[in-house]
Formats: sequence, C-alpha cells, structure tokens
Amino acid sequence: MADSRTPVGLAVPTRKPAPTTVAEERKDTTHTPSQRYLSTRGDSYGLSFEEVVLKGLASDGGLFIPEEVPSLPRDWESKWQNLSFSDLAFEILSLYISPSEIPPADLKEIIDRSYSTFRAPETTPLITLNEKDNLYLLELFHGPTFAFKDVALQFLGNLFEYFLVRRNKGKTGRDRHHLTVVGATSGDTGSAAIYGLRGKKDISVFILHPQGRVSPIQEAQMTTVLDANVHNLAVEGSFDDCQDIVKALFADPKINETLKLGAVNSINWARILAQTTYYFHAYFTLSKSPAYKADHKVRFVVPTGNFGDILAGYFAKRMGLPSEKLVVATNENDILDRFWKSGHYEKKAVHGKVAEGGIPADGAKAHEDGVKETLSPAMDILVSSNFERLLWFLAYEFAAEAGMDDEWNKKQAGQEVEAWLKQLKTKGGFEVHADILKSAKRDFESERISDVQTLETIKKFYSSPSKNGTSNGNASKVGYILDPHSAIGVAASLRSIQRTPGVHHISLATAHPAKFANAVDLALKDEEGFSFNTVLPKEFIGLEQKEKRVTLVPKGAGWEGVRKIVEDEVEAELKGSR
Ligand SMILES: Cc1ncc(COP(=O)(O)O)c(C=O)c1O
Ligand SMILES: N[C@@H](CCOP(=O)(O)O)C(=O)O
Repeated sequence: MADSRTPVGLAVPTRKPAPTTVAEERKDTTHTPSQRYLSTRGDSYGLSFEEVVLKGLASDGGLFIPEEVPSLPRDWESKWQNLSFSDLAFEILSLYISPSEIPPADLKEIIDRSYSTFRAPETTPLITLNEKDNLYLLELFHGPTFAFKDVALQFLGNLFEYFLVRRNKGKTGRDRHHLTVVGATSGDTGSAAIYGLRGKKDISVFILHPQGRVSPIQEAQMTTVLDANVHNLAVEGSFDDCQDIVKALFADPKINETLKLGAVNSINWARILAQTTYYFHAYFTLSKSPAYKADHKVRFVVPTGNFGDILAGYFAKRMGLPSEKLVVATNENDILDRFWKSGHYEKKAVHGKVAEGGIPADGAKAHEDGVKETLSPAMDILVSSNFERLLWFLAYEFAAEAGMDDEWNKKQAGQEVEAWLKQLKTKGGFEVHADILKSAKRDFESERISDVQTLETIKKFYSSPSKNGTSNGNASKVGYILDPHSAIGVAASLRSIQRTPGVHHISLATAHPAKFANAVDLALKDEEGFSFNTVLPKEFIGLEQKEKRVTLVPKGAGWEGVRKIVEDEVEAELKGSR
C-alpha cells in the first residue's frame, strides 16, 4: 500500500528491476552519474551526453536530466571567481560531460569559439540598475541575435557540428549522419538557432513560428537567412501549436529514424546546461564589486515563458550556488504564477489568485486558444515545456521521504511526472500535493506582470538615470532602455525588493530593446528626446527590407502536414537540388 505521503496519481511502490542496459552501462567508470542521463518519464536511463544532445527528446516523450546533479568542487569560489566566462563555462560543463566523450582540449575549443562571437568582453555583463536597492541587471543579449538564447545556441550549433564531424569521418553520401533539426519559436530561439546552424554541413534546420505573432525584427532575422539548410515555417496558430507539432514529430518513430531529428529548443539538455554558466558568472561579478555585502543574500529574477532560463538557475542552485531564491516573472500568460500561488498547474485560470480576484482587465488580447497576445511576445506561452524537469525533482524529493532507495525514488518520480502530464493533456491540468508545493516554494517565488506594468517599468528606468547603465548602447544621461521581457523581470524584482529589502537582486535582461520596437515606442514615445533610432544596432538597419524565404503552414495542416514539408525539403537538400 502507498503510505499517506504518496502523491496524487503516484502508483503503489513497485520494485521493477532497472533496465538491463543500466547495470551494464554503469560498469563504464569513465562516466560519473552526473554525466549519465535519464528521462523524466522513467523509460530511459544511463544515456551519454552525446546521445541526449543528438536525440533532444526521450523516446517516452520525457526530457533528459542528469542522473545526479554534481556538487561543486572544494574551493570552487576561490578557484573560479576570476575566470573568464569561457573558462568558467569549461569548468562547469566538464562536471556534466565525460572527458571520454569530449576530450577537454576539444571542449575548451568549442566553448571558446562559441563565445568569441559575443560583442561584450565579459560575454554577459552585469550592470548596476539601482545601487540603493541592490538591483543589478544581467545583460544576456550581446550575442549575434541580441537575445539570451545565443549563449546556449552558439554552443549547441558547434556541439552538433563536432559530433557530426566525428560520426561522419570517412563516410560519404547517404551513409553520412544527417541531422534534421526541428524547433518551435515565439521569436528568439528561432533566430538564435538559425544563426548557430546556418551553413553547417550535414544539418538541416526547420523553425516553426506563429505567423504574425513575433516582432517584425524577429521575423526578419529568421526569414532573411537564405542558406540552403535553413527553412522557416510560419504556422497559422500560437507558439504552443508550433511546440505541439515539434513534439509530435519527435514522437513519430518513423521520421525520427529516417530523418534523425534534433532539437534546438530548451527541451535539449545542452541548452539548459550552457545557461547555468551565467548564473555563476553574475554571482562572481557581484561578489567582487564594492557594493556587495557578504552577509546579504542573492536572488535571481527571471522573465519566464518555457521555464528553460530559470531552470538553468535551479541547476546552479542545486549544485551549490548560494542563491536564496529564484523569482519566476511571468507576463499575463501566467500558468506558472498560478501554480506557485495555488498548487494547480492548469491551462485555464480556474484556481488560485486569479479566479478569486477575477481575471484582471490588463488589456492584452486573448486568442481563442487561450494564449494572450502581450507586449512580451516571446513569453506568450500557455504550457511551459521545461516545467516537467522541475516536476521530476519535486516528485523525486517527495518520494525520497518515504525512505526507500534511490533507484525506487527515481522510478516513482518518473511515474508521477507521467501521470501529471497525462492529466494535463486529458483534463487540462493537475494539482500537486501540498508538500510538493511547499518544496517548490522553498526555492522559488513568482510574480505576474501585466502589460500596463511592463510599460510603466520601461518608462520608469528611462526617466530615472541608472548608475552606470550604458552597455546596451544607451547614453547614461537618458537612463536605461529595457526591452519588455527584461522589464517584466525588473518589475518583479521591485516587488521582491519590497518584501526583502537589502537582498541583492540580479534581474535577467533577456533581449535587446531594439527587437521590440512596438512596446518600447509605446512606453517612451512621449518622453522628451526619445528616438528609437538611438537603440537600433547597425545589424538591424534595413533588415526588414531584405529578401525573405518562408513557407506558410495553414491551420489544419497539423503535424503530418509539417512532416511532409520536412521530408520533401530534406530530400531536395540531400539531392543537392537546393
Ligand atoms: C526575450 C525572452 N525573454 C524571456 C523568455 C523566456 O525564457 P524561457 O522560455 O527560458 O522561460 C524568452 C523565450 O524563451 C525570450 O525570448
Ligand atoms: N521564447 C522562446 C520560446 C521557445 O523556448 P525555448 O527556450 O524552449 O526554445 C522563443 O523565443 O522562441
């Protein structure tokens, strides 16, 4: 019998033997447990880093996570605090990647090459936004496409290339491993993936975006790349529709086998891993600054949609980075905020704060599919894919309290995640046990920021000059121009600061303001001396007028329609007719 602590939907403890391959593969002592991976839905164990990077999504539909989160080495602070971004990334990533898979010199070269494309010498600079309140902004948009995704996708592109060159050595024609990358984007992943993969041998990339629901610059960044291996698909629908199509393609064994699908979304573990570096880097930058008070805690505040960016912070925290809390900042698409307020993870707002107070009249347009069209379109997401990874850890810790062994706890966690995800699909949501919500609250808080509050925040930081906020190209005399996503993080930080004065707040700035002219203009058009041209990087000038290539995917085409397009285009590429 399950005891009273058994979570809703959790099966009675079964002592199923682990898959035989696990025992066999674990004999391989060149990998530590943190360098072996399992699926959040329980069916795959013992996979290598290369396998999870190339597969993207597990065959049971789950996401890959390390079998164990590595602890930080002794003296990590003194050893790592003065490292460059690339050297720090090398130390962190080495904990998760066995040298028998990627020799250290090769890993170092891949990392160095990935960050050599960034415009800022610090790669991800930390600036002081408001010294009095200990509020700092971590600028993550100095890569080729001006969004935080570049940090992971420059690396992932080079990693794919490295694995493929190795696999294809001495092979020709159809014997070569040809990777077909399929990704869904609400604007930023798409361009970052395209810039990371354009022109790479043995890779075709298909990016699905919701037609008309990405910003004009984002759309132009993607569709003006005319390399033969890049294919943009504009889907009539929402980002969630795009994400569902991608997941359905991964669930199809036939296309998986014939086309060897690869993922660039944050379902790919390498995306999360690469993003952990900047949490450590920001912590070191802050702790070396004169404003740092060693007895005060640190919080990271993260504008959140698909839950990938903040999940990287969660891994950093689990490894031992001293961050007191991670603050989830959502826009009006607030499934995550409602979860932290109520313990219900539901596509529609029926429980918790929103239902009690009535749905706030914030002004964002709601589509029939339930997604609201906000001023922060990259976060217009109904269901956050990576939340599944956190759910696994929550279920694992809950199971661990029953006092069984680790293998049992992992199996239970997989079964529980599977049950929750099934309920999400069939009933539109699920509720977690009160103790699970309690442990989610131990590491996280959440805030929901409306469009109105987003605009107010952009205005506030433009009108009040920041201490030294100059690194996105804005003159300090006119203050700082936040993009709408970063403004959501800053608005949430200000609320968190009110509750916890003195705590250092590092708010993540996820995109350059020039990518979101609409919101920035709305907020600042009446400000004296404001001109959008002052924030426009030279790379964006004339971009919208360039030649474009994009294929429309009409409503109703479904994932089978997309499969057909992908199959035909890859065939044309392989025949060399593209
Ligand atoms: C600019 C921007 N900010 C925030 C987010 C949300 O990040 P995540 O999906 O990792 O939660 C995204 C999309 O991923 C984004 O493009
Ligand atoms: N906001 C994202 C949505 C996809 O998220 P991902 O992190 O899972 O790739 C985007 O800009 O495309």
